[in-house]
Amino acid sequence: MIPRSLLFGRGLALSHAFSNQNASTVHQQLSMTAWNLRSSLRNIRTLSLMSLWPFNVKPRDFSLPNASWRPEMSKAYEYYNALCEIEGDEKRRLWRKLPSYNRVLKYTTGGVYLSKIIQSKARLFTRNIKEPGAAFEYVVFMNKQEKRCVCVFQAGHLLEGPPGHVHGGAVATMIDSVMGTLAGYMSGPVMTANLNINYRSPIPLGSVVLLHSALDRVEGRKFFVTCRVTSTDESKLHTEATALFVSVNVGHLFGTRF
Ligand SMILES: CCCCC/C=C\C/C=C\C/C=C\C/C=C\CCCC(=O)SCCNC(=O)CCNC(=O)[C@H](O)C(C)(C)COP(=O)(O)OP(=O)(O)OC[C@H]1O[C@@H](n2cnc3c(N)ncnc32)[C@H](O)[C@@H]1OP(=O)(O)O
Repeated sequence: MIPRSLLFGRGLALSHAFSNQNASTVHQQLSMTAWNLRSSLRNIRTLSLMSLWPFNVKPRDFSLPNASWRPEMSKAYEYYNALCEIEGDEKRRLWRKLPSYNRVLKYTTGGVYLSKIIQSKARLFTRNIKEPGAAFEYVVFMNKQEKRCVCVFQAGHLLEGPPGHVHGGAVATMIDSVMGTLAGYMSGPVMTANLNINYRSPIPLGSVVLLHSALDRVEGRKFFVTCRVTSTDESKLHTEATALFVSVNVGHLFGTRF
C-alpha cells in the first residue's frame, strides 16, 4: 500500500516546480523532480515489498483453535466463526475472523535502528510466549459494516495479578490491542493516544471472556473507540474502557515523516 502522504507530498513538489521560474531553473527543477520521482518509486517499491510478509514460509496464524482452548473458548469461537461462513457473495459477509501473527513487519524499528539480532527477535507482545494457553490466547472477529469487533480471550496462568485473577495490565493490553485492531482495520495504521479503563469485577485466571469493541465516532484523524469485557454469556461486566486512536502515516511507525 502506498501512503497517501508520500504521493501527495511528491505531487505538491511537482506542481511547485512549474510556477514562476526561469527556463534553467525549470530545467534544474525538472531534473530534481525526475530524481525525486525515481526515489519515490524506489520508496514505494520498498514499502510495497515491506507490506508483504517478509519470510518465504507462510506465517503461523496464532488465533486458530489449539489443544489449550477450554470448551468455553471453542464454543465462542465456533459461534462467531459460523457467522463468518455465510454462503455466497464474499462482500456480503458481515463477520470476518482476523488472522493473528506474532510479528507484523520485519522492518518496524520504531525509528531506532535495531541490530539484525534484535530485529529478528522482535515479537508482538501478545504473541510472544511459545507455550499454547500460557498467556494471551485470543481470536478477533471483525464486523466492518457495524464498525465493531468481538474478541474471545482466554487468560492463561502467566497473566496472574491478584492471586487467582488476571493482572490489570494484561487486561489493559488486550483491550488496547482489540480496540487498536478495530481502529486500524477502519483507518490504516493508528497509535493509541489515550486509554481509560474502569475495572468493575476481577477476571478469574484461566477463564474465557469476550471483548466487545465499537467505533464510537471519528473526528478527522481521531478515532474514538469503546470496549466492554464481559463473561461469555454477557451476564457479567468485568471491565469498561474508552480510547482515542490517532491515525498516523507509515513514516510515523518507521521514525520518518514522508
Ligand atoms: C505498513 C504499516 C504497518 C502498520 C502496522 C499497524 C498495526 C499493527 C497491526 C496489528 C497489530 C495487532 C494489534 C495491535 C494493535 C494496536 C495496539 C497497540 C497500540 C499501541 O500500543 S501504540 C503505543 C502507545 N502509544 C504511543 O506510543 C503513542 C505516542 N504518541 C504519539 O505517537 C503521538 O502523540 C500521536 C501519534 C498519538 C499523535 O501525534 P501526531 O503528531 O500524529 O498528532 P497530534 O499531536 O497533532 O494529535 C492529533 C490530534 O489528536 C489529539 N490528541 C493527541 N494525543 C491526544 C491525547 N492523549 N488526548 C487527547 N487528544 C489527543 C490532538 O489534540 C489532535 O487533535 P486535533 O486535530 O483536534 O487538534
